Amino acid sequence: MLALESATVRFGGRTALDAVDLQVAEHEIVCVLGPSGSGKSTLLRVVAGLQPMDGGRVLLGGADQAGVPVHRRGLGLMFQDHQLFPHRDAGANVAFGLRMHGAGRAERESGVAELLDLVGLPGAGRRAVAALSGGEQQRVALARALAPSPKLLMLDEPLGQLDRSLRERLVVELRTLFGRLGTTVLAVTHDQGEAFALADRVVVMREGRIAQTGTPLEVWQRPASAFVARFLGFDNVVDAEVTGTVADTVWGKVAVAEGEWQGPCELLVRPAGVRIGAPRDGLRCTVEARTFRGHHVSVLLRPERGPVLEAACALRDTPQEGAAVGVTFDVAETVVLAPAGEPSGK
Ligand SMILES: Nc1ncnc2c1ncn2[C@@H]1O[C@H](COP(=O)(O)OP(=O)(O)OP(=O)(O)O)[C@@H](O)[C@H]1O
Repeated sequence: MLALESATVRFGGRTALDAVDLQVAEHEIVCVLGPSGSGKSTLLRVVAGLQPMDGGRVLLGGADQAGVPVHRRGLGLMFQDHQLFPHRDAGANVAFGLRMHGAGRAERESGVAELLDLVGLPGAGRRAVAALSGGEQQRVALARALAPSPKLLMLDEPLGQLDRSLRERLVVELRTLFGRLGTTVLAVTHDQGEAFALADRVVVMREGRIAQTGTPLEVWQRPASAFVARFLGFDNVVDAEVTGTVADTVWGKVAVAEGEWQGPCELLVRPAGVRIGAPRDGLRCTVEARTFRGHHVSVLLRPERGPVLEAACALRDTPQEGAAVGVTFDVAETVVLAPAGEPSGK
């Protein structure tokens, strides 16, 4: 459906997109994630035709889009800088999306009602945009973007302004809706929870390049680098030297799975794999802090040597602050992070 080939954009001396290759298949939902300034919005703008490229190609359905203006690309856009018309009602905003598609008046009226139903706002056509809640406005914006039955729907921080509980609910609704309609989606977000809940595939960007791409589960289970691991919020990363199934680290020897990358690298131990036991068992640590996280308690441990460690504990197993404990590591939760540019062992 969509292919970017070596897409490159420079702003002065800065390379915002550095020869990016990306494909989105029909009916696929792809979420682009990354820290601020990593090039996410630039990528979306290039596909939309809002940002000229310094090199590379954008193909939609196999057709090169060079010289094709934004309104002729058959895209649905829900961008932060394409907000709703505040002085028109919800229906008129959605009708705008249909008019862009060349629909006649009668077709527009039935289309508006249908689209508002679809996004969970039945009968809201006459409501003033200014009188709608943030979540309702997002739904109207979505209905407007879906109105022309776009080949590809592009979303920029679709739920960015909303509070967490509403976002969590809407993201599930969106995924269901896109699945039902068979919509192909390219979305950009800096919220990994949102991306992981919405996407069939996530693309993690770093400084204008793709750092990793895979299903949410693949990326979560096997971050490709320390950058991706840290971006996902995993901070238990340490230098290591792997020989066979043992990683030598400042925390001691840590078991790793067979077939991992060998030699100097970094090692991630997910908090769920940090086992807390009696002080004489394993690496000696002191409990520095405990944070209640709902389903578990996050325990911050200061080891006798090396960087701090986070452990995820069940409520009833949580040690007291200041307690001396011993730590061992669960091989199922360790991930060898091969050096940049090297394929990981697995
Ligand atoms: N119009 C512009 N002129 C100059 N530099 C720009 C312009 N647009 C983006 N940049 C630069 O290009 C880089 C990538 O920007 P981009 O907006 O694509 O990042 P982003 O990942 O979307 O960030 P954010 O999450 O903060 O929106 C940044 O270094 C940014 O400063």
